[in-house]
Amino acid sequence: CVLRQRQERTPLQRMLDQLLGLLEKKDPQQFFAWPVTDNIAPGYSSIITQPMDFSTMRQKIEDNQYDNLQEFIGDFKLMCTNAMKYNHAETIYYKASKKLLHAGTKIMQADKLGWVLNLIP
Ligand SMILES: CC(=O)c1cc(-c2ccccn2)c2ncccn12
Repeated sequence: CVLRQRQERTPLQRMLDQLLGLLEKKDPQQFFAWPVTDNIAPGYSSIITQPMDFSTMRQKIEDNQYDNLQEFIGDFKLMCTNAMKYNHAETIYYKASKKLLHAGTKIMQADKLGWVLNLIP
């Protein structure tokens, strides 16, 4: 087998890794940890055309698929808005996604990102 050369992680990857960890802590029930399946959410794949979850975001970081912070934030917002689209407002998933979106946006506000941006040499 071809030994996978351990890829050097870029400063952006290390920063996004840190951010992802902070965002995941805001989802203690792990509602957003894995892709939503049609089994647990009937008709999900026909209603949500661009699914997103934390495990997919982590894979995209590993595969260096984010060119900048804005693309990462875009996937985070997509994940939250998907949940607000599929789930009715009185469900725990809708409420959790709204709370997560607010908490995540606060963490990623530019002014608050000083410490994270300092990680980039
Ligand atoms: C995020 C989301 O929309 C979601 C996560 C879940 C979920 C996530 C983990 C364990 C159980 N359910 C879910 N279940 C039914 C309908 C929607 N969802």
